[in-house]
Amino acid sequence: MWSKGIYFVAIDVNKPLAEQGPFDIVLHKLLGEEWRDVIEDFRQKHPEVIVLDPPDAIQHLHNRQSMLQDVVDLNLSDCNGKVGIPRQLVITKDKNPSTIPYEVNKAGLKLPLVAKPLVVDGSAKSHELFLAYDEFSLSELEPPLVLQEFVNHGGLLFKIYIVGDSIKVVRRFSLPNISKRELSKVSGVYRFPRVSCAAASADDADLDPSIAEHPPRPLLERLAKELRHRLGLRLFNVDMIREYGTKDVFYVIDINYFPGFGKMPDYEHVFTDFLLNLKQNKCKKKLTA
Ligand SMILES: O=P(O)(O)O[C@@H]1[C@@H](OP(=O)(O)O)[C@H](OP(=O)(O)O)[C@H](O)[C@H](OP(=O)(O)O)[C@H]1OP(=O)(O)O
Ligand SMILES: Nc1ncnc2c1ncn2[C@@H]1O[C@H](COP(=O)(O)OP(=O)(O)O)[C@@H](O)[C@H]1O
Ligand SMILES: [Mg+2]
Ligand SMILES: [Mg+2]
Repeated sequence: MWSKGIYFVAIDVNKPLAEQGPFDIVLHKLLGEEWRDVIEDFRQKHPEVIVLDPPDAIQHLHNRQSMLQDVVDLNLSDCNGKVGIPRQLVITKDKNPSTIPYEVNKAGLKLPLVAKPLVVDGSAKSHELFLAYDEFSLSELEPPLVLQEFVNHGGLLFKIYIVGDSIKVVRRFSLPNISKRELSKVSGVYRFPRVSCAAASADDADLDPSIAEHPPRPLLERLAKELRHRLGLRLFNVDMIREYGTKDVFYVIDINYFPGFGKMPDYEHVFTDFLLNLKQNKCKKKLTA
């Protein structure tokens, strides 16, 4: 990155942040109270440094209920499509797992369901998901959980990468549709691995255009703008699916803070331009202040 005048320095978490650098921008993805305090303290004492992003805003994405709340609150009209979230139910830690079938029925959730650990903490376990074909088998799972209706989407997922103002979409293979026939024949809960990580990019495959067509650009731009603003974050990605058989009904199922941007096309340019712009804007603000 020398050619663009950017020099990346790895932070040593065992040394005070203020003694390292000086930094123009601090990028971070560590979790935990201790690190949060370090970053907050540094932000307050060094307003001249751009810290990406605020720990509290990042924390919001570490819970699968709160991460999707801002999507629920959005009202995207006139954007060539609709964006919502699948119907879901949170099963808290204090709930006895044997009451889950009752809770599912009471909430009127339709099978099959995806069961996801409520908390996302970067561990493999927090990405351990289950597909439930009947509500009784859900009693085998360990709360806290989010139970989400499985939405047929033709086995294809859109990863929408947001880096500041830039938006890039990548297609990935996902879970195949579940037919009514399959649902009536199968029961039980099935663990599935970290699909999005294992799945190859679907961009080069020969795909059905009605499934693979990218979400409309105006919709993505509004979604990205609103989420950037509401979440208060500049580096994240959104997993979005198109409801099978529709042209423009989309669901956001996951939002990840600072994901592996290496899988985003042209990431080197996008990322370096983003950093340079941040720095330039900060300098401009300083001059006009
Ligand atoms: O490891 P990668 O490059 O696949 O990136 C992970 C992301 O995968 P993706 O590229 O979006 O499919 C991954 O996204 P998913 O939750 O799998 O959709 C997470 O962002 C993950 O971070 P964490 O474990 O939640 O802290 C990301 O992990 P780290 O980048 O933190 O290792
Ligand atoms: N409601 C859903 N309907 C259909 N498929 C889903 C749903 N939720 C998750 N999936 C599938 O499971 C994968 C992992 O779920 P996700 O919520 O993205 O968790 P993670 O944070 O572990 O990536 C998704 O990429 C998608 O393939
Ligand atoms: Mg995901
Ligand atoms: Mg995720």
